[in-house]
Amino acid sequence: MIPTTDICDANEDKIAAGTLRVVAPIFKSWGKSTQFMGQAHTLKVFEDNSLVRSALEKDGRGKVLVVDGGGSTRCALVGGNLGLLADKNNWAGIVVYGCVRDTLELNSCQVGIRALAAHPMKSQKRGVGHENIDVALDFTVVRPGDWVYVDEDGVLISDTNLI
Ligand SMILES: O=C([O-])CC(=O)C(=O)O
Repeated sequence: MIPTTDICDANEDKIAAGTLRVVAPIFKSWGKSTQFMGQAHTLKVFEDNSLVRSALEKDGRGKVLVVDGGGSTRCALVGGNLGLLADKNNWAGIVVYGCVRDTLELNSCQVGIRALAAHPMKSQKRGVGHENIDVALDFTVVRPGDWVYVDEDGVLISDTNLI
C-alpha cells in the first residue's frame, strides 16, 4: 500500500477541498495487518455490538468495517471471536470509534484493527443501531463506499480511490 504520508503529500488539493480527510490521531492498533485499505462498510451503534457481529458474519469482500460507536469507553464492541470472524469472512480491517477487548487474541488475527482503547466489558446485544449510513470517526465523516487507508501513521478517508 502507498503510505498515508505519500497520499497526503500528493493530494493537498483534496485535503483542502475536504474530499480527502485525515482522522485525528486517536487510535491504537491491534491485529497483524498494521497497514490496510478498502471501501468502508459503515455501522452506527452505541454500546451494542449486535450489528457488528451480523456485518462480520457476511463476506467483507476486502472492505473495511467502520464502526461509529459514539466514542464510548464504557464497553467493547469487538473481541476475539469477532476478530476470527473478520479473518474468515475476508474483511481487510475494522476501525472502531469505541473500544475492543481480548486484545491478545486480536493480535493473533490477520485483520487490521484500530480502536480508541481496550476495555474488559462486553457490550449489550439488543440489535440496536444503523447500517450503511453516514457516520463519524471523531469529527471525520465516513460515508458508505468511501475509501479508507490505514497505516502506522494514520487513518485517511477519501471520496474516491487514490491508489
Ligand atoms: O461478542 C462480543 O461482545 C465481543 C467479544 O467478546 C468477542 O468477539 O469475542
